Amino acid sequence: MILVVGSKGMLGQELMALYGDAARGVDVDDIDITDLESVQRVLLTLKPSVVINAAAYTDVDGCQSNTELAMQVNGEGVAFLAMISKEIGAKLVQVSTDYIFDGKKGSPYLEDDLAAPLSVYGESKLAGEMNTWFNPDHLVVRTQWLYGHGGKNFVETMLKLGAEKKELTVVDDQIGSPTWTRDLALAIKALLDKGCQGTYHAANSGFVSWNGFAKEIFRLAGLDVAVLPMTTEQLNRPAPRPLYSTLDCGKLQQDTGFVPQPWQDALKRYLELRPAR
Ligand SMILES: NC(=O)C1=CN([C@@H]2O[C@H](COP(=O)(O)OP(=O)(O)OC[C@H]3O[C@@H](n4cnc5c(N)ncnc54)[C@H](OP(=O)(O)O)[C@@H]3O)[C@@H](O)[C@H]2O)C=CC1
Ligand SMILES: Cc1cn([C@H]2C[C@H](O)[C@@H](COP(=O)(O)OP(=O)(O)O[C@H]3O[C@@H](C)C(=O)[C@@H](O)[C@H]3O)O2)c(=O)[nH]c1=O
Repeated sequence: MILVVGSKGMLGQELMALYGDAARGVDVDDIDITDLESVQRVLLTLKPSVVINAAAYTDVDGCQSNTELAMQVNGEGVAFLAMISKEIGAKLVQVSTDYIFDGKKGSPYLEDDLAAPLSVYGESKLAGEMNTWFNPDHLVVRTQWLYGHGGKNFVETMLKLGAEKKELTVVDDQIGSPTWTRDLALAIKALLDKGCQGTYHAANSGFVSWNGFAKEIFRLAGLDVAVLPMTTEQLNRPAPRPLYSTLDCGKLQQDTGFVPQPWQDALKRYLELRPAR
């Protein structure tokens, strides 16, 4: 049985839908990953063969002023999951982020590139990656710019703002690959099906700025909204973000045969399937 930790989160919901009866889901009401006893109780009772950790503290600006909580959830919590999953002979899948990189490389990041997080969120997620080593049977899957059904995300924010405003200002100097949670869930399944271990990058293909992403969202949704440019410096949010954090997904393709679709196709499909709100 596959245990999805953080099953009510955006990615967690998609993993539950993909795995159906083969999965069991737990979230904050059932498990607190920052509490070793809670992790022991759940894992020793359910005895899964695979633990996918989709639980995290994902508010990037919130992490910047709540360092301790960020390190507990995104760092220490993963150590507990790794130690106890090892004890029961289960594999651990940890989901990580492009924000472990500083975005200064200028070309897509490879799995072995040097991590240099700019933010507390990035630091805490890097600590989580390292803590997976407590279980040698682990997978770290780094992804970026996620959107999906049932989650707070950039696409939903834009659609909400676009219904209210005729003009928006969105940063045009951060470049990445918007990624649909459904495609990430499929990539994780492909990695598990092939018995892969270690670190992999998984994102939809191609890249764009947040500004360009917003324009495509409005074009596909048929909303007439002017999207004006602004710099990250002008936006001045609490947590620094990497400017160019595209992930090279060649290793995923080579080891599993899974080819992520272009971000534009994924977005189109997501909007077609999205229930009216
Ligand atoms: N969203 C994105 O753009 C990206 C996300 N990622 C990574 O992907 C993974 C999934 O992200 P996403 O689906 O957006 O996450 P969400 O924030 O949507 O979901 C995370 C879930 O974890 C739960 N949770 C928080 N703290 C704990 C805890 N102490 N114990 C148990 N559960 C807890 C949350 O509950 P509650 O809501 O009640 O706090 C929530 O249900 C994370 O590892 C994230 O870092 C990587 C790159 C991009
Ligand atoms: C709503 C809005 C956002 N923005 C900018 C702010 C930010 O740089 C960018 C995207 O906003 P978000 O708050 O979604 O960005 P952010 O929280 O930084 O998204 C990140 O989340 C974490 C969990 C990850 O792991 C990353 O891969 C990435 O997806 O758009 C505007 O410029 N104008 C706007 O009106």
